[in-house]
Amino acid sequence: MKIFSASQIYEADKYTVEKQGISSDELMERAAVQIFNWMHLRMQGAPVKIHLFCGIGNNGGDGIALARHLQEHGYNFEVFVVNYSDKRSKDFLLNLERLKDRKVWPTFLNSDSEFPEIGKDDIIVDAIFGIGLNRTPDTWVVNLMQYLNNTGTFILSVDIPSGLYVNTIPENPEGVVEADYVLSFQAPKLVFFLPQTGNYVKQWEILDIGLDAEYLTNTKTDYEFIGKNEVLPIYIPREKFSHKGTYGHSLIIGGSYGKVGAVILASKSCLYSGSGLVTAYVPKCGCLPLQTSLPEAMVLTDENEDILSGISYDMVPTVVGIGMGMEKKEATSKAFSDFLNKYKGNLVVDADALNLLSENKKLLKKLPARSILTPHPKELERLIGPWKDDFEKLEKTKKFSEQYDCVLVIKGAHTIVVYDGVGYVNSTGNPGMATAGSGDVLAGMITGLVAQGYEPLQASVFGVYLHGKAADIAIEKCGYQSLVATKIVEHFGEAFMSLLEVPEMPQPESVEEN
Ligand SMILES: NC(=O)C1=CN([C@@H]2O[C@H](COP(=O)(O)OP(=O)(O)OC[C@H]3O[C@@H](n4cnc5c(N)ncnc54)[C@H](OP(=O)(O)O)[C@@H]3O)[C@@H](O)[C@H]2O)[C@H](O)CC1
Ligand SMILES: [K+]
Repeated sequence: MKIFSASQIYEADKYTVEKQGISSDELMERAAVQIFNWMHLRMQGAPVKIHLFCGIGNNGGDGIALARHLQEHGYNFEVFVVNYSDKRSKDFLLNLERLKDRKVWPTFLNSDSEFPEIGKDDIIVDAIFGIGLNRTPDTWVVNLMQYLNNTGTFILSVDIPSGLYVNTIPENPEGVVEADYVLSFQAPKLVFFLPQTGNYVKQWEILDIGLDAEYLTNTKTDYEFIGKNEVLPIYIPREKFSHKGTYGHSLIIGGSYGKVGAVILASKSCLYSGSGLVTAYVPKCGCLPLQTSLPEAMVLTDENEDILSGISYDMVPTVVGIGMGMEKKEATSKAFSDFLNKYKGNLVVDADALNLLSENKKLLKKLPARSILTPHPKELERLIGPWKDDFEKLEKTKKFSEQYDCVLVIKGAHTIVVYDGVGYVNSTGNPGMATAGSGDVLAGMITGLVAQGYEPLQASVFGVYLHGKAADIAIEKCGYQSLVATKIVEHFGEAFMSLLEVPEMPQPESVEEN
């Protein structure tokens, strides 16, 4: 699913209004009806008090139009206009008139107004600011937002939590509504997925307001949200007349005394994601544990007992995954540099190999084209330098990826794969994955997918999705705390199979648009 910028959404609006021959107010009406349907389906007429806080722009207009539908269906509600400016939008005013025609009189809140009483079990609809926010809200509006946040009442935000920008980070973290649920029109906003702003959005859902399909399809975006629909076309089914050679030979290079487990996890993950053959290259001390715990893998050993000191092998790998548990000893650093001088094939770089690249930036130029780098935030910072906020981090990552022609996997709650100027935001995964070895498993999985013929970008996007999906399936059985990396690998099979499941379609009740 594409993630549009604010200006693209405004353009889609304009295009839709022209092409469908409708007025902008009809688009607002679609938005309001969709929100009403969503609420009505869940509330079924329950007399819970609903407090609507509406700004004076089109986001506020959505809220005002929603109030009309709530009234028509006998809901218990009151409307507050957050009067932060005199520049009321045309469609806001139109809907305000329609509401007044029905004898509903909103309360206007200004800088000197007292805030209304709100019960814990009530519902707040937040339609104060939408995607049109373009400066820090006034102090009294920030105070109102804080007041709403502190009520502990369920907050339903229209389109975006008020106070969040679409393309930048809010200056004042207090001036943002903390939404329990966001109903976002047509497409999610990037800020829902970034570490600095994602916490304002507990849950979100997309409401289709029928923006022009041609515009949406043909417009190229800087970010995409990756769910099942996006990864299904990537999936390569197995062929009947195939053999293990068809699915590639992965070489996993890493390990040091006390950190052989990282290579075991990556190799196991690589096998479980479908690599035909896997060879692990480890210091001598790694041979026995690997052969014992993972009989499916072959093992090559370094001359050194405890660390990697020289990487030489007489096989031809389809792909190499390097760095897990490798440490950064001088001999290892030299071995890695020599390896990069010779190796020009598919490459996945993780953990200490990333740190070696950061310490010796000249090595970056030796990376084979379209290498995949899988840094966690600290490793990323060492590679690209510090950033002032999440947006700058993304821009710097894109630049780095272009400069060295590599795919960057920025690991996080919503891992983002960056390549060729586009960020692919993952939808799967959970906090249980913040556990030892989870990264080794991801690097192993991506390596295994490259071995099977997936292109580096596709392997990264697909691997990140499957890795998170496996963890999502696993926590259903073991909970967040007990999710260990091995459990993620053990659920790869179910993650692959979930791709082929057909979802049940919900049957929502709906009201007619008027
Ligand atoms: N296609 C869609 O998704 C549709 C979305 N709809 C809804 O429309 C809003 C966007 O509405 P818009 O009127 O553009 O913007 P807002 O409602 O967010 O803001 C209103 C105006 O407020 C001014 N502004 C901005 N920041 C501040 C501030 N800090 N303090 C005071 N005022 C501020 C700004 O105007 P200025 O001229 O003063 O700069 C805003 O324009 C979208 O989110 C959806 O909810 C449509 O209903 C249907 C189509
Ligand atoms: K809002």
